[in-house]
Amino acid sequence: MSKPAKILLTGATGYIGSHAWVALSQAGWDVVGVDNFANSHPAVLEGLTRLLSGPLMFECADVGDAAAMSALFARHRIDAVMHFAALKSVPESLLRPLDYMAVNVGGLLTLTQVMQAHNVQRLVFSSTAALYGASQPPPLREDAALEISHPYARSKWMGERLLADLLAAFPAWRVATLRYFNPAGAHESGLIGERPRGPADNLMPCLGEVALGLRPHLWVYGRDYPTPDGTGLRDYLHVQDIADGHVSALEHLMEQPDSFTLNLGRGEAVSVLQMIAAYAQACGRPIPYRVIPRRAGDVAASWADCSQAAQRLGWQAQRDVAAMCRDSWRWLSAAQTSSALPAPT
Ligand SMILES: NC(=O)c1ccc[n+]([C@@H]2O[C@H](COP(=O)([O-])OP(=O)(O)OC[C@H]3O[C@@H](n4cnc5c(N)ncnc54)[C@H](O)[C@@H]3O)[C@@H](O)[C@H]2O)c1
Ligand SMILES: O=c1ccn([C@@H]2O[C@H](COP(=O)(O)OP(=O)(O)O[C@H]3O[C@H](CO)[C@H](O)[C@H](O)[C@H]3O)[C@@H](O)[C@H]2O)c(=O)[nH]1
Repeated sequence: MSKPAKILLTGATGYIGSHAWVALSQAGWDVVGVDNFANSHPAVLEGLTRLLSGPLMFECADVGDAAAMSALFARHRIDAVMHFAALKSVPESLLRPLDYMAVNVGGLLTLTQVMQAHNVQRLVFSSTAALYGASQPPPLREDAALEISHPYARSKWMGERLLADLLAAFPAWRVATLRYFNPAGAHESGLIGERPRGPADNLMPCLGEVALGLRPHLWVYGRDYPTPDGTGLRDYLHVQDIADGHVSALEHLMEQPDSFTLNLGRGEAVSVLQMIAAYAQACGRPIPYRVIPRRAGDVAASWADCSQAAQRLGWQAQRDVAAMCRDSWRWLSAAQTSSALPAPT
């Protein structure tokens, strides 16, 4: 396969984008990263430089800034785009719905308009398993009915619809939409990982903060679900596996006249109590927890049917929950002692 000169990676210093940058580079692609640091830190570039041992092509810009994006496309010969830049917090989206629409839908609209103007028609888009509701039993296939219950999910659903309309009008475009289940872990090197600007609300970063002594205990949101131990079941997926899935999707798009929507997950249901035990094992410390009532909007169980990604892309997750906890802990304990990054909230 003749590889394209350059991939534009938006949200490149974010949690998943930074891991995709490494996976793309290691697979032989040239990467131009763009981010406005709305939810990441310039220090991520230091970790990436060490990992990739060379200068990075990076531009600080807002994906919704059409002039800046157009100038970027004019400066670089971009062949395809991986679009991670977005706002991603469900509770925050309830408080800032207009911002979520502006960044997640408006940013995608601007990006695709600029791509069209520069004749770039290959796109990998980050969607989410948060589009699937609670009414269907897992494992969830891509054709499961969607239940949009908050502005974050709505913004991703609108992104998917925008891309479907674009594909209908311009059949030369090729779009891979990837719906991830629960990203977890960090790069095995310990040099990059998750470090958002706001307070952590997902399970694994909260576990890490308890292990670091930054929280006295983990709040377990409900132990009365109809699940084996009463806590919520999720499909946790190592962030490096997600990154590898993106590389596979991109390679497929460049080779085949194909557009698709695929789940990225492991297909394994893991409970909150099982995650607590796995994290305690990884960090060698007890993880105290207290059970409180269910968190509004949580479903009892969500895990993927991953057979389509395996068939279409030949992709399958390689890393288990123990590896996710080990790598999360390696990253957090190293970052905690490093002055390069601000302390977690
Ligand atoms: N982490 C998850 O749980 C999860 C699950 C499913 C889907 N996703 C999706 O995956 C993508 C990446 O998520 P993540 O976990 O890496 O999030 P993240 O917040 O760590 O990364 C997103 C990056 O985009 C940047 N960004 C935000 N607005 C921007 C703008 N207007 N212009 C330029 N850059 C901007 C942020 O600074 C950040 O670095 C997002 O689209 C998210 O919705 C995430
Ligand atoms: O402090 C915590 C945090 C989480 N949980 C529980 O841990 C499980 C996982 O919760 P997360 O917040 O880590 O993840 P969610 O499944 O709620 O949602 C995440 O994964 C979804 C994909 O399925 C979407 O992408 C969404 O945006 C993203 O936050 C849930 O049962 C939740 O109740 C706790 O008990 N205590």
